[in-house]
Amino acid sequence: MSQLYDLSEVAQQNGKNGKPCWLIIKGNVYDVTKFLGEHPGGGEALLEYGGKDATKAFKQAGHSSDAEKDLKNYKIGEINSAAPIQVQPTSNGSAKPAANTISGDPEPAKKSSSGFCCC
Ligand code: HEM
Repeated sequence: MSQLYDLSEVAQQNGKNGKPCWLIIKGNVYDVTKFLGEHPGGGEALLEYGGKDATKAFKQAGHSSDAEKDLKNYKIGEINSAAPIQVQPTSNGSAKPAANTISGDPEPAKKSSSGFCCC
């Protein structure tokens, strides 16, 4: 039901250059753009966490249960925790030739044990 956002998407809404100011608190995404001028703790405190996870800061500020309830007024969605971490499989391909070169090394050692080659 809830709109899902990627971390990178939220990071762009940092309240700078006329952009909206979004925050993440406990996995939820909040648009506090209209709250900047009303926040009792000041707009700066919110802007500092624009586009970022403000869960710890929100807790540390010792907000009341009223403030907790207030959160829902600004909620616009949740963080998409299922967002894939991009892993490129290309490194697998380069691993094989490297292993082959190492396995060809032991042969020269056998030749030196013959004793006839150098006189
Ligand atoms: C959507 C997010 C937030 C909401 C709805 C919110 C709401 C409130 C409310 C209602 C108060 C008044 C006191 C209270 O009832 O606890 C308050 C105070 C305060 N808030 Fe927030 N807040 C939010 C985010 C933050 C963040 C991210 C910080 C980070 C530093 C912060 C820092 C503070 C501080 C320092 C005060 C105390 C101000 C004072 O007593 O002088 N708040 N906030």
